Amino acid sequence: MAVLLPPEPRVLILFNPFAGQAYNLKQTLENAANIWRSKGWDVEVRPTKAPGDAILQARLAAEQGYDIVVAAGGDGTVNEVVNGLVGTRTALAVLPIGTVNIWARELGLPMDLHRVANAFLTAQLELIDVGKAGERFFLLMAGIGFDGAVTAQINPGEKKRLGIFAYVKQTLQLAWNYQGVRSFIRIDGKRVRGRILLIIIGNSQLYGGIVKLTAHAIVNDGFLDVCIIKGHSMLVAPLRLLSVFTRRYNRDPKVVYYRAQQIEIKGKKLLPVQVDGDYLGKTPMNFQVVPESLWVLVPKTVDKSLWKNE
Ligand SMILES: Nc1ncnc2c1ncn2[C@@H]1O[C@H](COP(=O)(O)OP(=O)(O)OP(=O)(O)O)[C@@H](O)[C@H]1O
Repeated sequence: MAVLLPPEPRVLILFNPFAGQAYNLKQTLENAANIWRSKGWDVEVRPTKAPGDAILQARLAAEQGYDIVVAAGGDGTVNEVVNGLVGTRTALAVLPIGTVNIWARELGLPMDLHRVANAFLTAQLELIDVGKAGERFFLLMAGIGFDGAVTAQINPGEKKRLGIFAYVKQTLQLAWNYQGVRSFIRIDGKRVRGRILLIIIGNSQLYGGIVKLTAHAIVNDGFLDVCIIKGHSMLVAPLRLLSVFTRRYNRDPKVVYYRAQQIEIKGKKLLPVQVDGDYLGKTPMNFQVVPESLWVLVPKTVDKSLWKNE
């Protein structure tokens, strides 16, 4: 159920100076903050000092009673802020200055910071689920297998230079030799068999900022959506992806789709795992939904298919 913002909220903007577009957009970010200040919002801008710092700063802000913490960065910064805010009353917002900015796109926000700041002036607060991979919370998705391998090998310098094309390049390089792996998977207690190329566990719908791999995901339904692509070789993945894009989940025997609360993945071969676009580690790992655990600021124009009807 949507809740109105307090009239003059106390806001902390955590600015990641190493996010993809931070250098170019620093002044624009200040201008966006001024739009909020001009409406009486109490806004403070603070840079992050190192990877992981946004988790600590967001947690402290929640303890100090801030109404909103804004992740001014990409999805890595959003993920850190989420990890500081889960289970608190403080809400997450975003000013997209990263490379891909999936959460901002998922909310239907423009990529122009002035327009984002204006959209948030009339936004509402919503309570949503998050996912948990091992001990790490995630907002968007966890990717296991091929997807995790691509993320593990992304070079930060190359990501800065090439943007999203760094992922395209790495995907093409790895796809030639990547083989599906027999793994032990339990989804809400049910065993799933076969050779696994890729598993996406989605709390939300968008993948990579452009496609929907977990197209039926709802952010406040108490479940995670799981899309599994099976097979021997990534070279046939385009066929599988065609099934995903045309939503022929479960009609293509190599593309299976579940809605679940608990997912367990283990096996002889360890699979790389990414969460919200950043490499996390390797299986064995358990994944679970943490229902209604994060307040988020949501513009009025958001895609209604992300929410369950109340
Ligand atoms: N002060 C800092 N110094 C170095 N790295 C930092 C600092 N603050 C944050 N980081 C790290 O920068 C990394 C990249 O940030 P982020 O994901 O926000 O931007 P991006 O990679 O450009 O965007 P996207 O994830 O949308 O592609 C994160 O993993 C984060 O931990």
